[in-house]
Amino acid sequence: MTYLKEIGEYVQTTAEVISSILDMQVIICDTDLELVGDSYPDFSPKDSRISHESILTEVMELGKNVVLDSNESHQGCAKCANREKCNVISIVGMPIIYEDNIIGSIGILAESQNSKEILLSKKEYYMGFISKMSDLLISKVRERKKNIELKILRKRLLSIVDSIDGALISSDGSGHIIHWNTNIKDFFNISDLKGKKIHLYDIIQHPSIRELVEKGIEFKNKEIVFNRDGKTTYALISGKTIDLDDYKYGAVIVLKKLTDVYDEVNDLSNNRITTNFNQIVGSSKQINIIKNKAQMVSNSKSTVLIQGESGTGKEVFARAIHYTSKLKDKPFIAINCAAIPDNLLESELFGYDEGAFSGAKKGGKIGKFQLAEGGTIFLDEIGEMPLHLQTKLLRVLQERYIERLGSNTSIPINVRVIAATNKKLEEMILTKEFREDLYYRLNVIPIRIPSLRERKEDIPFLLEYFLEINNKLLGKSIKGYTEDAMKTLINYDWRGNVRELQNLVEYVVNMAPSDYIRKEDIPARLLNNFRNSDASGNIDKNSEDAFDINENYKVESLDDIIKRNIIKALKYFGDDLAGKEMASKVLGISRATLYRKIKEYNIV
Ligand SMILES: Nc1ncnc2c1ncn2[C@@H]1O[C@H](COP(=O)(O)OP(=O)(O)OP(=O)(O)O)[C@@H](O)[C@H]1O
Repeated sequence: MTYLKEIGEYVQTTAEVISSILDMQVIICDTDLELVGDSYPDFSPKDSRISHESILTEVMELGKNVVLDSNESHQGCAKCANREKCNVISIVGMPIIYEDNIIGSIGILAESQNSKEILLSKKEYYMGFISKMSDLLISKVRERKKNIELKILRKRLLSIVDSIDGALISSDGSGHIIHWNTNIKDFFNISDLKGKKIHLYDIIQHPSIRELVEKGIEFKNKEIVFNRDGKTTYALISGKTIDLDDYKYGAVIVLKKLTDVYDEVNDLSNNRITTNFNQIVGSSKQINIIKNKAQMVSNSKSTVLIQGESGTGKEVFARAIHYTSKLKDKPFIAINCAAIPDNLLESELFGYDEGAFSGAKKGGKIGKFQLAEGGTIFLDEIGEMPLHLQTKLLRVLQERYIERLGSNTSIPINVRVIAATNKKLEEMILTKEFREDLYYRLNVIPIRIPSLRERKEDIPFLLEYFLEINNKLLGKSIKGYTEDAMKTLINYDWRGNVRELQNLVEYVVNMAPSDYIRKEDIPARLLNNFRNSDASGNIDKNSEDAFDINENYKVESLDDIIKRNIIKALKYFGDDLAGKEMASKVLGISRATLYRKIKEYNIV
């Protein structure tokens, strides 16, 4: 479609107007050589084309005015097939130029000697006049192009508006709703808005809306509650003004369901390490029994308490339970109760409102329970939870409501709880370190993961499994373990369980020089059974390389002894995460206590 054809009717009228003013015939053709406008009375644009040799074609080719003062002298006329029927004896032709492009040409035709004389004698005047008419055509083309651009822009905006995740409403400057996207059906009945003059205040009751409409104060992510058909929806709401040259033309409101926000956070965070039971390596009777049990309860909403030594795979089991359950597309949120200082744990779990305490973030913070909405919260190292929080957690589990710090609004929660600990909670109940009622509330489905020492037949499988992973990860192609190496590793006591084994394999794959991992590739501390214990756990007091727990102490203060031993353990195992983990094991204290002591004694 050429520019002139797009405004075809206007071109035809222009041709007729020029003709009636000048009292000459006028034709206007486009770059397809089609006549788009023609002042001849029986003009029909469908079957009219000008020839390639015509004057108006020449006008377009040259891009300048052409005057034909005699049809005798013109080559095109001589060749023209229409020559016999044509009465035109003189033409003044002008190109139509739009943004440096020739888009057509206008011709004034004289068919009698008299007209020819008038045309030629006044050709400057005629050209000036046609030039003005040509400008009109161009402005029409421009206008039409702008309209099309506006239409495309509008379409584009509508598609963007419809493709955003949240619900969007826009209003005019006085706050009356003029547009919305389909997502608003999550909050309002669309039929309530259609064809009616509705104000933002009528459907969103939040003080920020008034401030936005009346004062132009924008806001972001304020919490709001909607109640519709007996259902409560929690949402985040943001508002922006639409202004131009200091004048407010309206506002845009975006609403997002809190549950969608949580899902997004969950998707974006690294939490979606999906795990299934096939990824839990081991075929011992003990591991099979608990795998079956965990699989059976995965779809139940009941609380699970996973107990087992550190590194046995409690978190792996918790993930497998979640990701094989109906909740698998919902969040799995893990929180390590030992890794967060006591004073922050409550706000991490339940969130806080703006101004809840000094240092609280503007706008408050959502807690892990709310982030886990619809899914699973994994409370790792629950044995480290301070008593006052145990009381709060018990209430939350019983009432299924949370209250944020600094707020007295109850927020309902629908979250499955899986707790884990390497502590003997039953003993902690006796020493009053763990609430008995909370223990029973958590221990609805108990799962105890046996240590690696109790399922030695799993060790070869785990060794092979981690070898394969590390070969890939480190670009190695180690084929396996020599018999000697395998025997040593099976007989080792693996106090750090699967985690320790995993780290050991990574180490030996890095260091092994040959195709097979040999006994001599295994670190000396392991060969000497560095914990001075044999496979049955007996202490070897003569071991040279052993961690010294049998030293003859001079009289030292208790603090000094503790500090010295922590430094010694960290030196021995390293002060990275795995080292600290091992150090805490050997020292017989929890990781959290170790961290606390490191801080207390200023050990760097
Ligand atoms: N049966 C298993 N198969 C494969 N990998 C395992 C298995 N058990 C544990 N792991 C791996 O061992 C490491 C430790 O597991 P996990 O963190 O689940 O232990 P945990 O008992 O929760 O430890 P902690 O008490 O220290 O929190 C992880 O990298 C995990 O992937």
